[in-house]
Amino acid sequence: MFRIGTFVLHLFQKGVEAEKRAISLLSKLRNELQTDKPVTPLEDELPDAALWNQHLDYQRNLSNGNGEPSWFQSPWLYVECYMYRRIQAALAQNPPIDNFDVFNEGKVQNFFESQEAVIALCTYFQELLKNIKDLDEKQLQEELFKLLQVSLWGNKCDLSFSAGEGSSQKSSPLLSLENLIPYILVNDMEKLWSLLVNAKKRNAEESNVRVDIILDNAGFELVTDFVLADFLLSSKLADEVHFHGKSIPWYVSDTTKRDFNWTIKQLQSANHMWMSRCGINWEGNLKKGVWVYRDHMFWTLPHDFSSMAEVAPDLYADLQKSSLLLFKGDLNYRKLTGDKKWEYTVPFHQALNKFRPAPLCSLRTLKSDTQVGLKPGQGEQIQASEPEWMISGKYGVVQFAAAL
Ligand SMILES: O=P(O)(O)OC[C@@]1(O)O[C@H](CO)[C@@H](O)[C@@H]1O
Ligand SMILES: [Mn+2]
Repeated sequence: MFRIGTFVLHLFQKGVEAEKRAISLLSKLRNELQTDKPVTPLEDELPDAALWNQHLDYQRNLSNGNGEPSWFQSPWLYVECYMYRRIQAALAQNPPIDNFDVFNEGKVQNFFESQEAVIALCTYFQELLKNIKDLDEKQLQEELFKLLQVSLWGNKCDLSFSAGEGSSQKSSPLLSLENLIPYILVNDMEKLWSLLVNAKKRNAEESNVRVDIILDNAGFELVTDFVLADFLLSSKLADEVHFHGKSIPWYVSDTTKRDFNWTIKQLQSANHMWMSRCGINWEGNLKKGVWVYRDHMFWTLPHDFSSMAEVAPDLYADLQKSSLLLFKGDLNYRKLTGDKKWEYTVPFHQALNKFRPAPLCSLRTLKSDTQVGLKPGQGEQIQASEPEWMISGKYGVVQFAAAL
């Protein structure tokens, strides 16, 4: 008894010490950020540290003698990613809290606050599954378009954007789709449909049609991605879905492996028939290997995707095996386009800067000031009446680019 007591006390003390160390590293970080200090090399032993430090050298060369890269001077994408990586460093160096996800609470809350919308979506989907075999092509196309839009608007529910406030989905996502159509600035859903139908015909007997979803946020958005992925399999438009998540907590609400598994478990054990049916099916998909979860450190590096072939050739080669890559969310869009201030009318493929391992499509609500592929005058016209259009999350794109 005495021994157990001493052991518990020892563990508790270790935990308190680790917490203190983490808090002190985090306040150091806050101070550096607030006072525009130079970006410093990472000193931890995490596997990506060397790549980050190489990238710091690259940023130094970019600044071309105009001082050290620093919080207010360097590109936003770079320092923002660096901040999340430093948060990770503060925890990862401090067992027993090295696996602690500082954003977990917010993600869990978002999921529970979206309960009603999750129920509405799972119920709709299970009803759809009952007669999916009898749907003709036109009807299948309509359902695909609906679920693509649900997944697109699911991207409004992101915690880094709303500073953790009010980012859940309260009502049925299906009811408002019609009214939201005018807010889809680029709508390439028809192209996705023809790609999938043709891939299916081509691959009827031989190889697999694989769709990859490069995930964004946990919570309601993740459930919309699961439903879309299930539809792709159940409609036989695809044979396999590969999900790509983040290997460390990222941009507050991004999906990690733990969020991914937790969400499926929550659905499974929910006290609602259709929610739990979804959870059970999805767990089954993972067991059968028709759903695959992957993470790769590249997704949490500051690099834009045009450098993937060089920085993470293994990931690039893996994505080349896919028939279609669906990139969810705003941060992925920024990385697809290099986060540059492009003219609105620049073609998407140009902004991708040769990043096209496979046909790809971005499903993104606009929360940052990068947008390409618009019609002449389209951006300017919205700008005139809604100065916040690029950062409000009110507009979205379903933007497609064929493979090279
Ligand atoms: O990728 P997501 O979840 O759609 O959005 C991430 C985001 O909220 O984070 C950044 C602000 O910190 C912006 O790029 C973007 O608006
Ligand atoms: Mn996100």
